Amino acid sequence: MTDPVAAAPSAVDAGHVFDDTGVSVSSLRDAGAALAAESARFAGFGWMPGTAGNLSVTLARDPLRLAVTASGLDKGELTAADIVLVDDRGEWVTDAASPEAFTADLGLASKPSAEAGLHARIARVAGAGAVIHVHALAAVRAGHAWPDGVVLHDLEMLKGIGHSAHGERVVIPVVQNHQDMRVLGDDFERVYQPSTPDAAEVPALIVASHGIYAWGADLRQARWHLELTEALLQIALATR
Ligand SMILES: CSC[C@@H](O)[C@@H](O)C(=O)COP(=O)(O)O
Ligand SMILES: [Zn+2]
Repeated sequence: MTDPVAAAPSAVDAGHVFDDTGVSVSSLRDAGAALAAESARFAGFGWMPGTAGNLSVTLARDPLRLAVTASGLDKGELTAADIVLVDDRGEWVTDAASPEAFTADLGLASKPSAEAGLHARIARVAGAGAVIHVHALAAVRAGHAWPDGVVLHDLEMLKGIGHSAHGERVVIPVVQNHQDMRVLGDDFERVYQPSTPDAAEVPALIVASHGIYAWGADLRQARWHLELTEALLQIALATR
C-alpha cells in the first residue's frame, strides 16, 4: 500500500500552493517563524500566562486567508510549525489536493486558536495585516475601570498609535467578553471607527475581563500598537 505522506511530494515542497489564494507552504512556514518569535517576546513580558494569547498575519485578501497560532499551546514555546491557515470565519483551511500530507510537517493537524474568528474579523474590517491578542494586566484593569471605553488625551505616546499628542480625545473601545467569536466580531464592528481624513482609526480593542487585541499593517506595527496602547493604559490607570 502507498504511504500517503511519502506519496505526496507537496508536503515537503516549499513552493506548494494550498489553494487558489497563492498561499504557499513556505509563506506559511515563514509566518509561523515570525509569529513564534513575536509570541515569545510577549510571553516574556508576562502578557501570555499559561497558554493565553494568540497572533495572526494576513497572507491573502481575496479570499481572506490568515496564518494563526494553534490553540492551547504555551505561547512562549511556539515553533514555526505551530501555525494554522484559516479563512474569513477563522475556520481551518485544508488542502483539497492532499490534505493528509499537511499534518506533522506543518502542524496543520492542530486546531486554530479559539479566537481565530475575531482575528479574521479584524483583518477584514480594519484591513489589518497582523493581529496580536494578549492578556496584559493594564488592559484588563482599564476595561474594569472604564467599561464604556478608555478616554486618552494629552499623552505623547498617542502619536505612536496614529493620533495627536495634544488636543485630541482618543477612545480605546471596550466590549464585553464572549466565547462566541461571531458575537465578539459583531461587537467589534459596532465600536470600530475606521480612519477618516480627519481622524485615524484606533488600532486596539479591549475585551473586558479578558485582554486586548491590537493590529497593524504588519507584525511589527501591530507590536508597536500593542506595546504603546498597554503603556498608555498603564499611565491612564496610574494618573486617574
Ligand atoms: C488560557 S486561558 C485563555 C484562552 O481561553 C484564550 O482566551 C486565549 O487567549 C488563548 O486561546 P488559544 O485557543 O490558545 O489561542
Ligand atoms: Zn484570550
